[in-house]
Amino acid sequence: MMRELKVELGERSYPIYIGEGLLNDASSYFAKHGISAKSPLLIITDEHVAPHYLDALVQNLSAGGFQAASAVVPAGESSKSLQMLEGLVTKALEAGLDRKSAIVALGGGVVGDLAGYVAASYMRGVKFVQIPTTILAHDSSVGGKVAVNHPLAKNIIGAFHQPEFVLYDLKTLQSLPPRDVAGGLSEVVKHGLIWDAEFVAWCDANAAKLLSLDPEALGYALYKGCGVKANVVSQDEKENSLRAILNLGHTIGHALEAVAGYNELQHGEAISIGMIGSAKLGVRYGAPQEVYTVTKRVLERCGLPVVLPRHFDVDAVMSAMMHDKKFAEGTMVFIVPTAIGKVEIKSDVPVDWVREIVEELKLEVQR
Ligand SMILES: NC(=O)c1ccc[n+]([C@@H]2O[C@H](COP(=O)([O-])OP(=O)(O)OC[C@H]3O[C@@H](n4cnc5c(N)ncnc54)[C@H](O)[C@@H]3O)[C@@H](O)[C@H]2O)c1
Ligand SMILES: O=C(O)C(=O)C[C@@H](O)[C@H](O)[C@H](O)COP(=O)(O)O
Ligand SMILES: [Zn+2]
Repeated sequence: MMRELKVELGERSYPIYIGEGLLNDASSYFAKHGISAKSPLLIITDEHVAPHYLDALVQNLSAGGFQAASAVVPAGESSKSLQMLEGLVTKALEAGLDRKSAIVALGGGVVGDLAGYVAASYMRGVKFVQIPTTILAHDSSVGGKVAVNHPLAKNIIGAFHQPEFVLYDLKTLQSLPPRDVAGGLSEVVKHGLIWDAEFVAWCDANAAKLLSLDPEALGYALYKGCGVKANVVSQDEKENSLRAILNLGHTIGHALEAVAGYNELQHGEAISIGMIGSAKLGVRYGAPQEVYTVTKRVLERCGLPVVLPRHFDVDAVMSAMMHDKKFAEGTMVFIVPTAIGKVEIKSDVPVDWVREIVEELKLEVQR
């Protein structure tokens, strides 16, 4: 079954195609979306994804009349760096990419964010195609946030650059390692927690199926998650207001990733711990206790961490949080749940509350 969603952004609107085996037909999607066959493409992927899917994609595109060069980066968050960006621009120049060329991201969120930033900056912006291959990338491939990291702050060098289309072949998810399956479910659950209580209940009941990569459950969950994301982005592309809700759990989560040097906690894991922190904050602001208990239960069922490993230094986490992009005019801004499926954007969040919550996250019983 093929499902289709649309991100509605006027002349920058684009579809998200979700289905099994879509990569087998990649070149026809490229042709349908006006990607030039006269200018070379650059496929950016990573060392784990390339052995599974790169050759087949290059061959399919070549059979459809497209010339595609490729660049394979090391897997992992450390590839989201300015050094990697420079290397990829060199590759694009060597492969002869011009202003009509497109950059293609074949991979998870790391490849998507990195390739997207190459597309946004090469010759001041060329076309971009997202071919997500992780569960987490149902989030990162939609919405046009592209970036690389700075050692002090996550995603701090970036742009908004929307793709021409998103081609989500669910078959590619079958080769994901278990840790990345669980990691991706973090943002799936997030989309429920910010928007749709029924979907949270569904994730709670179907966590085991999702963890075992049941194709039907996955197809439904990713369609629902992409649907929430597309809806929010369509209303507020550049995060002037509503879009900030997609940042649930990220104020703490991004700080944890940076403090851990971008190599200990994966993004989804850090956001899971961050969402527990946000749930605790919600309860302090008066939300029912179930906001915390349900959030914790669903994330645990999805195989995600819900406590902060003991060696994290609270001062370092607090200082990394001050680089959060939502921090403005001297106040901390948090996305705070008021009920399951509902959040609000709170500014002036007391710093001592946040510190106490980070300390609590560390003290909880470690698995
Ligand atoms: N732009 C956005 O809106 C947005 C949204 C959410 C997350 N992100 C970013 O996404 C990144 C995390 O994404 P991620 O979790 O996909 O990480 P990732 O891209 O590092 O992928 C996770 C791991 O899975 C491997 N992999 C990918 N696809 C595979 C496949 N089909 N089979 C086997 N292995 C595969 C990768 O090589 C990597 O080792 C973070 O940098 C985060 O900041 C961005
Ligand atoms: O698309 C958004 O907006 C999000 O906040 C989605 C997040 O899951 C994602 O991690 C995003 O990259 C975070 O954005 P940032 O602006 O906080 O860096
Ligand atoms: Zn995220």
